[in-house]
Amino acid sequence: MTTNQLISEIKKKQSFLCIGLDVDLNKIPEHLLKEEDPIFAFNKAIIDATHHLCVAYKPNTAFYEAYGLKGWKALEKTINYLNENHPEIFTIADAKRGDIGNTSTMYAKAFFEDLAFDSVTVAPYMGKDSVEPFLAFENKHTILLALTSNKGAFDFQTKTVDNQELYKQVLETSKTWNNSENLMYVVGATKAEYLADIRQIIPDSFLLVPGVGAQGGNLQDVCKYGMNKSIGLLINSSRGIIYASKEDDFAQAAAKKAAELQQEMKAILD
Ligand SMILES: O=C(O)c1cc(=O)[nH]c(=O)n1[C@@H]1O[C@H](COP(=O)(O)O)[C@@H](O)[C@H]1O
Repeated sequence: MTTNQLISEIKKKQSFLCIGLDVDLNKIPEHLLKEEDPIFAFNKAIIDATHHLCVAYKPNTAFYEAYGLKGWKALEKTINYLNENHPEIFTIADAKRGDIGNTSTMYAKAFFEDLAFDSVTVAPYMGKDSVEPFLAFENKHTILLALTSNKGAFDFQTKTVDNQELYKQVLETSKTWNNSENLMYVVGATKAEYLADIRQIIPDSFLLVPGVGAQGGNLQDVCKYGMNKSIGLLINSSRGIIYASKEDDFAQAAAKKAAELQQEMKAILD
């Protein structure tokens, strides 16, 4: 999917919501555990109830890898279901990969070719040659961790190296890489006050912003400092939406939570 297609979908739906499909079998309604594939059954119900309210879905691969082969099959069924039924929706494999070049190429093939996701999250720690293999894929997007939502972000990312915070160096340097137009960046919603500085360095890039909902990030602040002329934001909520209820009405409850965020977004876009 191109960035322009994503922007037009945002405008059409009046939403820049990304729903995180972080499926934990301990948290899903008990009746689904009798299904042949409880993870996919849960995702399908959530997608069917929420697809008109969001522009992206983000399965975090950890929640699938944790269940071995069954989990990976559920991930494959989920991305196939999305691509077949909702090709206009942007898909993010939240896998936080990155390795020496030839290994990164295989990660990129796994998520862009085998599983046909539109994007994958990548860690910048190993530098240019670990990220460029992902950037080489046309119309696919590499979402680089810049300033993450967790406390540990302050361990390295905000430390000053050569008179500049490390996360700013990640932003500046990555702009010079081959095919950098395929880059997006992760900035945690819990770090909204940093977004004004971030926008000075990357005014046009899309940002994936997790941390609204369960982690306490604030949507209004994120938009105030982070929105650009093409909106430029994908705001993710996972637990706050998908686990709104553990009862039979779980999908409707998720849709209600998603609709609340979408309405807030619509008001901001108006
Ligand atoms: O890359 C991410 O998506 C990510 C980066 C970050 O800085 N913080 C963060 O929470 N995430 C992911 O975003 C999702 C947040 O989930 P909730 O806190 O349940 O909304 C999880 O899948 C996290 O792994």
